[in-house]
Amino acid sequence: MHVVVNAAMSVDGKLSSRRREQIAISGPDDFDRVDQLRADSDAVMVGVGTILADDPSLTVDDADRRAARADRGDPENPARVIADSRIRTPPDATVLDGRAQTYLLVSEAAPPDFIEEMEDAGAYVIAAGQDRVDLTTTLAKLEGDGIDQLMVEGGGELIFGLLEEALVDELFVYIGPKVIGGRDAPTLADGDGFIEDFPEPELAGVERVDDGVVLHWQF
Ligand SMILES: NC(=O)C1=CN([C@@H]2O[C@H](COP(=O)(O)OP(=O)(O)OC[C@H]3O[C@@H](n4cnc5c(N)ncnc54)[C@H](OP(=O)(O)O)[C@@H]3O)[C@@H](O)[C@H]2O)C=CC1
Ligand SMILES: Nc1nc(O)c(N)c(N[C@@H]2O[C@H](COP(=O)(O)O)[C@@H](O)[C@H]2O)n1
Repeated sequence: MHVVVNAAMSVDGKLSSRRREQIAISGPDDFDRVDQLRADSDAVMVGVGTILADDPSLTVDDADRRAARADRGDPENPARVIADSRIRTPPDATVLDGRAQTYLLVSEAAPPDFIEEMEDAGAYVIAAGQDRVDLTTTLAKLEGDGIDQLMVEGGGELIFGLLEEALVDELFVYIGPKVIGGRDAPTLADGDGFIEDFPEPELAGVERVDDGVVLHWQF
């Protein structure tokens, strides 16, 4: 499986404010670049923190891109993948609207009645990990289901979890013209953070987009 992370951050490295509400950091051209990345992927993944904060659709906006996917025999939209250890995803979340296949990655601690509720809502549940989703095992299971190209859109907790398990191949970061600040605002990689053996990706590209810049890193 090839894992590509994409996120937009402020000048000072924040994905959102301390209120953890969705903030448009990207401009129109960057959102269009992200839409193409989604269209090129078999699945788009976020953590449950992003589901609760943003209630995203994670679908492809552009009709021509959806048609191109259908022409090559793929579903119009990539699958959606949520890392959600104990099932905090609300049953009326937009990712359960049936517009794409939705996988819920859960841990062994997920309550069985919540699993049943999610399955009734149309989700395909994959369980691994005692208290928290075992990302290595669940991503291998997704690969077994035909997901070769996985795009991850955040947030910072999930991105750190993937970096910690050396599961990230590429990272695109849009840095937009905003300063958000705040010690409790989410950053690109949160979690516990590294104290040694810091991942050291190679810079593969720099491109000016809208009023900011996209950095492309390879691991
Ligand atoms: N600017 C941008 O590009 C983006 C911004 N955002 C913003 O980021 C914020 C949300 O980010 P954040 O709070 O970090 O949430 P995340 O979306 O990263 O979700 C984190 C949650 O995922 C669950 N999870 C399950 N397994 C794992 C694992 N192995 N490793 C890590 N996490 C795991 C955990 O919850 P549990 O233990 O319950 O399973 C964890 O709390 C919002 O403000 C949103 O608007 C989000 C995406 C992109
Ligand atoms: N690329 C990008 N730029 C920003 O400025 C953002 N705030 C985000 N957020 C991500 O996009 C998701 C919204 O998806 P839908 O349009 O609802 O499908 C959101 O959940 C974040 O992952 N991304």
